[in-house]
Amino acid sequence: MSAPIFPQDKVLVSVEVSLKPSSTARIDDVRSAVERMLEKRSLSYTDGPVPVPPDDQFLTENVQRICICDTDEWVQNHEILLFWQVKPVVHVFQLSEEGACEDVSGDGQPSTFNEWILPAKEFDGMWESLIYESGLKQRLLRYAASALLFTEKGVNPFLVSWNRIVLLHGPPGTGKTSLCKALAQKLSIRFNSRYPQCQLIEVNAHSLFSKWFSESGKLVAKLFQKIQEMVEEENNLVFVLIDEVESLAAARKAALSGSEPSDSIRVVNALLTQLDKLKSAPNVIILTTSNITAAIDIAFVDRADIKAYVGPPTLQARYEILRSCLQELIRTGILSNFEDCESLMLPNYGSLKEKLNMPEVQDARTLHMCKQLLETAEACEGLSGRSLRKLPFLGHAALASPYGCDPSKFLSTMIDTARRERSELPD
Ligand SMILES: Nc1ncnc2c1ncn2[C@@H]1O[C@H](COP(=O)(O)OP(=O)(O)OP(=O)(O)O)[C@@H](O)[C@H]1O
Repeated sequence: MSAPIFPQDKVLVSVEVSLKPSSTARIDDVRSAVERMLEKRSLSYTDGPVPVPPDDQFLTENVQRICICDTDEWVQNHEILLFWQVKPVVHVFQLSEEGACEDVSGDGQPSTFNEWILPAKEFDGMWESLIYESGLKQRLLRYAASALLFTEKGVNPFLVSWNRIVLLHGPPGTGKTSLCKALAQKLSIRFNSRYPQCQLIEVNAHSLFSKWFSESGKLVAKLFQKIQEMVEEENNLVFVLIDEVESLAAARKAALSGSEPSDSIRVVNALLTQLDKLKSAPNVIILTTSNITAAIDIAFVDRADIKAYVGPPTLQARYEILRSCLQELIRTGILSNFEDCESLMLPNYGSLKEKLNMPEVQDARTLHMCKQLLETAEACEGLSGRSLRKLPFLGHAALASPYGCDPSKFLSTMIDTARRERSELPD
């Protein structure tokens, strides 16, 4: 989709406004102030921060950060969205600093779930840090947003059917769990005027099959009673995350074949029944992940509307992941050896081609680093996103001197490290 020309077709662009932890300002007041501020300025809309105007006392006192998000959905071929093409949709929120609240049973059993109040400080920036191609993140966001809208408008499920189960499947380390958490965080921000409270419950499926099988049934009951209570409050939006759902199917199969205690089948069945019940609540989104790419034999996953394959990073994604790592090491001063090193900005993959085609107009040092970065990204084919994010650390540990390293020298080491890591991959 390209940017519209007519005013009635203005594109809606999300502007996220994070309040300072100390702020007690009313959300509505901040939203109006930001809207006024944006109206006054002839901004071009690209993803990234908008500086808080220093002469606006109300905003400087209350606002931590203003950020334009997810314009990539509208922008192709480096087009730029200009202010008159855009209707900003301002979302104001305050991050919860409470941290994960574990369920502590106190009797030595592993906890069955973790709980966060969203939007949580831990997940801040996670969505942006996950890099995929072909609009995967946008697709997930739109699916979930449509599902919530259908519910809110009371669409009759007998006439139009939809559900709120998301399944992300793909190889290990491709960011599925992180993507679920980041999606929950994003939706909690986007829907905060409808649902002022929001929680994420991460169910630890493995712990439900602990050796205290006799206890497991009770654990499931306790967990779902808690979730049910949250859901009954209609201003609450509740996300339930179940990682590696295939472990449920495996446990059931093992129980049927007699190699596991029959208690485990009861636990799986209890869990599935509870999930089925929960599904009918309008304010719940169930997020599941699986490392198995083939069909998963679980009834409720079968019914998931929102299924997405999350694959290993492509060359472009690998370049972008490594670029963000490098920029972070430059920001923190771990890589530096020349003046202005902190202000060094490596071009993104989109503008890289152009730059490589016009070498004469480029700064020679930046150009050389881009080529090295691209070479590293090429050398990383087959590595997961998780391994890629570790690579700079391994590369750094392999350096002769850990201080003030030259970025270009560092990249040479990274290429070697990438090749070594790749050679250690199982076939
Ligand atoms: N596409 C990606 N872009 C950026 N970072 C990524 C990407 N894929 C993975 N990562 C990094 O790898 C980390 C681990 O990902 P996560 O644990 O969410 O993966 P997973 O697919 O759920 O893995 P597993 O199934 O093995 O638990 C993420 O926190 C992130 O830093």
